[in-house]
Amino acid sequence: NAMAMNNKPFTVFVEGNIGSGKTTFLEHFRRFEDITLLTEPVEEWRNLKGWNLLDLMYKDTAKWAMTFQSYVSLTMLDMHRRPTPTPVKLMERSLYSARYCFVEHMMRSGTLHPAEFAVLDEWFRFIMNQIQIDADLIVYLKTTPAVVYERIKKRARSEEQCVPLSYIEELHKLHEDWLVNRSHAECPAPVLVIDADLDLSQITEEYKKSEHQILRKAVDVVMR
Ligand SMILES: Cc1cc2cn([C@H]3C[C@H](O)[C@@H](CO)O3)c(=O)nc2[nH]1
Repeated sequence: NAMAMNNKPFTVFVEGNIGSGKTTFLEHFRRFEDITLLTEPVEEWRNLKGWNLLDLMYKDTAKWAMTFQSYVSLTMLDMHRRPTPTPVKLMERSLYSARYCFVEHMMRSGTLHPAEFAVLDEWFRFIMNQIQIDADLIVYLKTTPAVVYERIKKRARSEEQCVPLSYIEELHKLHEDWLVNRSHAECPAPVLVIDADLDLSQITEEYKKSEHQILRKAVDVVMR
């Protein structure tokens, strides 16, 4: 099949703020056997040899941001590099959102020391130069900070309960800069914006719209 020729799957990054419904969106595609789903390895961040790095990071961000973000980047790189047996690969977040949203925020807010930021940025640049990590499409689950803030409270993931609305607002602005204002030329993939403020009952229609776009584009790429 076409995969054998260029053995690079049609790669989609699913991006969005905390609580924007990325996992729910990915699960919507579980039924397609031609799509490999790679959800965010949060469980690895919650238990690395017994250490809950996510909890440590939220409890003392200045002390643990570097450790946490460098491990997140390692797990994301592992996902980017994972061989994909299907023509389409959907990934939850990416090394781009790691660098442009989370690491960027931690640098601007001073919870990452400039020297720590410089090291993380060198790793990011090295990886981008050495390894072709590109998306064919980015699906941006666009939300309003107040909406996802309520969802985070409802979801009640223990480590996130002390996340302030201001953090969510900052992350929102950084996602908008990257995916709407296109402030980073290094990641030129087209962006499909989904209104992810919609609640679960209405959002399936939105997902169906993206399903059509993803599968149609995927067919184009695979049949190329
Ligand atoms: C790429 C990337 C994902 C990611 C998630 N997180 C946090 C936000 C959520 O509380 C949790 C799961 O997404 O991890 C982070 O601090 N830094 C990150 N970087």
